Amino acid sequence: MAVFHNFTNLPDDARGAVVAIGNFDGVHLGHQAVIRQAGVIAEKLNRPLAVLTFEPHPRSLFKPDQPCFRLTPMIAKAHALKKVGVDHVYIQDFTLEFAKQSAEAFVLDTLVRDLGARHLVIGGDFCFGKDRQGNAVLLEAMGKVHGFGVTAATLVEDKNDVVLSSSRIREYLKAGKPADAARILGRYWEIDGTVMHGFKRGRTIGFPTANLSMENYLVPSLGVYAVRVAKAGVEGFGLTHWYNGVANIGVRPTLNGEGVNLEVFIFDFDEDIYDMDLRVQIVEYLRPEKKFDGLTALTEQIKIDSEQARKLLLELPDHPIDPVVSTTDEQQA
Ligand SMILES: Cc1cc2nc3c(=O)[nH]c(=O)nc-3n(C[C@H](O)[C@H](O)[C@H](O)COP(=O)(O)O)c2cc1C
Ligand SMILES: Nc1ncnc2c1ncn2[C@@H]1O[C@H](COP(=O)(O)OP(=O)(O)O)[C@@H](O)[C@H]1O
Repeated sequence: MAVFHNFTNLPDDARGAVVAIGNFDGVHLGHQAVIRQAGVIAEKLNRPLAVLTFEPHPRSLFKPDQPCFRLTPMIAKAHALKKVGVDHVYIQDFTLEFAKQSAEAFVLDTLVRDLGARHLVIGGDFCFGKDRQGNAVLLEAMGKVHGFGVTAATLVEDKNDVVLSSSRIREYLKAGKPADAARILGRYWEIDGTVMHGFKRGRTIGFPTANLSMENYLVPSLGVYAVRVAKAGVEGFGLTHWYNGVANIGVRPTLNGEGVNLEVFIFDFDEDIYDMDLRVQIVEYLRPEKKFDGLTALTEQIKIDSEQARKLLLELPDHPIDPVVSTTDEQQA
């Protein structure tokens, strides 16, 4: 899969794709359905399958003061898109200048001139351009003139007719319901990060914890989670061994910590993993973060947390996620 940040001079084989357009934060089952639909068209037309996405996320440009809400920072999003079979990812730098372009200018300059898009696929409610004037109707009219096709994909709903959305996943994670979030994502929510040095107190209480920054992620309900952990290898995270563990996501009030970190104790594991890249899957929520009366009380509680997480993870079935929609339910293009 190739990633393009600048597409004014794209090589010929990266042009003329079937392009799914959207923010796709989380690459959840609804996004995957839209992209798969684009994939079916790409196959029919014998063209590459591409995704056009915007960075930073438009919401963070328009509301810079709000806390991070991302489910997948760009690299994690690219990993997930690759898994869905995307050939090219076009990342449009989302600046104020770009945002104030008219919808027509975006179609002409970016989609037609730069990408030479053959066919566009958008979620049915997708709007774009200054004052959100661009939509499927405008694209269809312009496509007739400029020679591209347009498909407005139907939004995927769960069994209760509720549309799958990144916001719903965020709400579940903020409410301490990672299993419900996973059922919309189609996988556990994952935090990727590089192991940082902390204050080296974990090892003194028998629970060394690998510390990851949460700065590029939505902050979920602060507390303790049963997790699975993989080390990045040459194949990315694809073929690595998954370890079970227990993690605290929080500010460590007992030790007057600052800033939200994820700190994971990996079971039956004793390696120096500083500076390594880890992926942590958030499996289940165990309890809220608390301020304890000192390290002894904290240590006693971590023992209990560890036992609870071990038991829960050992009992986890092989295919623990029962997705809210079946991936074969998708409508055909
Ligand atoms: C399972 C688990 C649960 C934890 N729960 C809390 C907690 O509720 N409150 C708290 O202040 N620290 C808690 N911690 C401690 C911190 O997350 C961190 O591990 C500790 O401050 C060690 O810091 P260090 O990495 O800087 O040495 C927990 C740690 C683990 C592994
Ligand atoms: N079972 C384990 N789980 C997590 N980290 C471990 C484990 N065993 C060894 N380590 C190592 O110990 C480090 C954490 O020790 P800790 O005393 O908590 O220091 P720090 O405050 O720097 O995180 C990890 O970054 C990792 O390199």
